[in-house]
Amino acid sequence: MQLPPETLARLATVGWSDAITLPEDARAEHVPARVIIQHRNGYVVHDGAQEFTVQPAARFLRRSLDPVERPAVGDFVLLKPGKPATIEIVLPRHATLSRAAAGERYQRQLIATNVDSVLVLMGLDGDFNPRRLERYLALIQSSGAQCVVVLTKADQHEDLDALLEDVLDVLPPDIVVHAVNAKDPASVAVLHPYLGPGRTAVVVGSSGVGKSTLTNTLLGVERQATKAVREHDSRGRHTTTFRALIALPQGGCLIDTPGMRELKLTGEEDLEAGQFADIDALAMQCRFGDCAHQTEPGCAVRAALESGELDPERWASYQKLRDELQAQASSLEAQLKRKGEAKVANKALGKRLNEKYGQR
Ligand SMILES: Nc1nc2c(ncn2[C@@H]2O[C@H](COP(=O)(O)OP(=O)(O)OP(=O)(O)O)[C@@H](O)[C@H]2O)c(=O)[nH]1
Ligand SMILES: [Zn+2]
Repeated sequence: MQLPPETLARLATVGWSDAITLPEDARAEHVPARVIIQHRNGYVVHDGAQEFTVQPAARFLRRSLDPVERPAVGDFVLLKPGKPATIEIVLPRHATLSRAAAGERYQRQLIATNVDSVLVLMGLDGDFNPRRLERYLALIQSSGAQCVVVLTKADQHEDLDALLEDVLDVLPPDIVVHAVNAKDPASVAVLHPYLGPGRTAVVVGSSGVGKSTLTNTLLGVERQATKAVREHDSRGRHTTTFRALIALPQGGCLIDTPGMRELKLTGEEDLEAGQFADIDALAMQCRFGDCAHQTEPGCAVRAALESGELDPERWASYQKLRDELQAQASSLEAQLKRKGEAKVANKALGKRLNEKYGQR
């Protein structure tokens, strides 16, 4: 079975490409679409013209089924029409981003599928952290997606060439690195090759690194349009409004989900999700997303220590464990440190906070 050209053109705006093949059991009545949101008991798909809610076929709900075989964000699926329509077939994936599920050590959790490139954003400011970069790389390298390192805030860095050279030195040779000013359309044009028709990219990186700014510059719209709403979700940390799939003027699309943005590997995140979830919950209430719980104003951890809500011994053992994990520093970080790049990583927190919150 073949899809009509107009259907293919429509689907290209949600990332459909030649890499997607229809299985033999595809029928003419099937409606092809892409999964853009996964809910607890349903999915939202986009067919290139509109988005709508669908349900998975019963076989996807069987408990014996490996969760990896269930439809996931990014999947191209064939729907059986109905009210609501039903996902009958998940088309073969050409890339699979997954991570260890929090708490359950040996479970894999799908983050997204059929992603062509992962733009890993890291700021050339206080955000610069080679260790985090290495963890992102580890996660992406087994996925089938291309990893593209995007160093943002290049306009704010004086010694760019030296820094770039050192970054390139420690990265595997197949990793592309671009330094950009996320606010400048001419500067981010170097990323267009990853964003053409039929291509899907995701943008990951820590809060404040410039994900929204880059997205808006690519879209050619004012920051206002997506940033007007400062959403305080329960974690009180994220300022980005939820949009799952963004069709870009370059022809391709961005998948942008909270789960994607928070792409995390193992390490202290697991620690926080598990036995120290209470401490993590406290830290989420700190005024600043990257609070070090030392002298920052509005620190919920220190407040809890002072009020007795948090046991100082528990806090101490958490810190000890966290430090141990951090001590397993990657060779990448060690190498960069030797080159004196630690200076960049340790740049005054104050500067970062100013950049992030000063103008708001
Ligand atoms: N000078 C300069 N500023 C930038 C650049 N990229 C981002 N910024 C600024 O950094 C701040 C944070 O950028 P955002 O785009 O909101 O960061 P984000 O990654 O979307 O943050 P979250 O929504 O919290 O995840 C804003 O004030 C931007 O204007 C850059 O390349 N150069
Ligand atoms: Zn704090």
